Amino acid sequence: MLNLLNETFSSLLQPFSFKYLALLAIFLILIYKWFSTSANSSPPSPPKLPIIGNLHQLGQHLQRSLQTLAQRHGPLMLLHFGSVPVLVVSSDETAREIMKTHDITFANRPKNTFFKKFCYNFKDVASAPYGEYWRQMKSICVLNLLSNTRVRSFRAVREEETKSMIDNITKHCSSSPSSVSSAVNLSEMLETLTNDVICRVALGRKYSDDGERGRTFKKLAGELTLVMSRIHIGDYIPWLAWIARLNGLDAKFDDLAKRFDEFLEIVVQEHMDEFDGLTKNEDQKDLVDVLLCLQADSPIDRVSIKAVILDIFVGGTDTSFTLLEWTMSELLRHPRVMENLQNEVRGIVGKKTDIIREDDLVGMHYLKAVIKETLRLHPSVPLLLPRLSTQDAQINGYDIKANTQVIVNAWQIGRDPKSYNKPEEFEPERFLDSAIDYKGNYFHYIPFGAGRRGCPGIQFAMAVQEIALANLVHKFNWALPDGTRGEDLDMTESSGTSVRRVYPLKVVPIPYSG
Ligand code: HEM
Repeated sequence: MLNLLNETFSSLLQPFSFKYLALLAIFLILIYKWFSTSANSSPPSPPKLPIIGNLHQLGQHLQRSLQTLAQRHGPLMLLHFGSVPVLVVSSDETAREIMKTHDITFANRPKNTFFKKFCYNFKDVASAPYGEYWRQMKSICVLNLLSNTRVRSFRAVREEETKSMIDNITKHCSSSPSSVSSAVNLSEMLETLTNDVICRVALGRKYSDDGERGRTFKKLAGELTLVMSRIHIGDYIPWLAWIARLNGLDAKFDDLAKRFDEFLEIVVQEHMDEFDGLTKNEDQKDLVDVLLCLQADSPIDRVSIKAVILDIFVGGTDTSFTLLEWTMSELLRHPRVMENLQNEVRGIVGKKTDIIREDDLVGMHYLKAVIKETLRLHPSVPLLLPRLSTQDAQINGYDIKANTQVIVNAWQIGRDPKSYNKPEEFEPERFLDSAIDYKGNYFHYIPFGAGRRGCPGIQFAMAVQEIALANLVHKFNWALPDGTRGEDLDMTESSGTSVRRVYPLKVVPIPYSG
């Protein structure tokens, strides 16, 4: 009887339990899918440690560490620098998403201690939060200092300063006791050249030949470069900010920012004292003159003038001089390229004894390709400047939360084998007859960034590069000291926001007489 009941009950239940189980299974699968999708909606992340997050996985050369991690986790990866979420972008497609498709969402900059202390609480262009103040200040800089017309108007400054560098190298050669001249510190000369051009254009005078003040300025600039590469732990783990007080970094920041401010105060005051902006011809005005003139109907005040000067100085000098330094290094390592370049330049201008002027540069396509190729392999700012998302966004199906920092690894993108044949080789020919420009339209080549926050100084920078390089390779042949072969030249890179040679470039100039 019991058996009979059991059988009847099970036979009644069977179809129901099958349906029930099937429904339950579907329900569970849906729940699982829903949870797993929301768990997977963040980009892939390497495992992190408490407190420091992924900081232990990063080495001295951040761009290289990030490349290694991206090779494992993909072109969009979420790291944590301490408690700060950092989205790392490592392919041209993902860079396009950030800097074009979602440009407005990622147009902000994260706040860090360096910019806070040195740029008067983010009153400069590079670190100002995305908004009306940034927009106005950037367009003032672009229109009054960095536009094509303005850049052309500074051409005499570039030609004079290039001439002065070439004269110094020639003097060095003729003062050498033996017939073969000794090595010059080319790094130092290139740094002086870019500093002098920027100072004359922005501040109205150069400081390198100005005795005590020149020395003060040089010291300040050198210290600033060093300080910029230091990481303030409080930017990533706020409750450990006291370490910067203990190890002296805060004091160093404060002291240097104060000395820089004193220097900038004098510059602004001198301009105000001799201010005759109304009678000065437009072309004769330097950046400080222009900013002082514009004060009346703009957000500019004395503090923002100092912040912008610092920006132009920081943004324009190290980046430009390191590019020249890397270009000459690559040319020394690749005699074939050096020869092609010299043939082009010498072929166009002949035996001209005076310096090459900007008009002579037209038609020097190989020269332009050499500079482009150097920037591909040695972008002066390999990780661009970090961005910050202002709202939630979806990139490639991943959810990116508001207030996520974004780092674009332009260094890695420039050596992606998908975009470049033999990417590690220095081959300027790849840019001959190519439409690729610097404006950030081709996301596999973005040494100046792209979109709203892209670099406004491209024309300014290129004008200095081209004239300096053309003259260096026209007037001299170059060799490494003590018979060192080009391929043995040490190319060790520094760490920091802008990457330069660790060892200064010392080279022997041999005057070329044709
Ligand atoms: C070879 C030379 C240079 C390189 C490689 C370079 C590179 C860069 C890069 C990568 C950025 C960040 C772009 C982004 O976030 O998308 C930037 C921003 C900037 N650069 Fe340059 N730069 C150079 C020269 C200059 C010069 C000569 C100036 C001015 C005289 C300048 C002024 C600026 C400013 C003001 C910004 C901030 C723009 C903003 O946040 O809106 N740069 N630069």
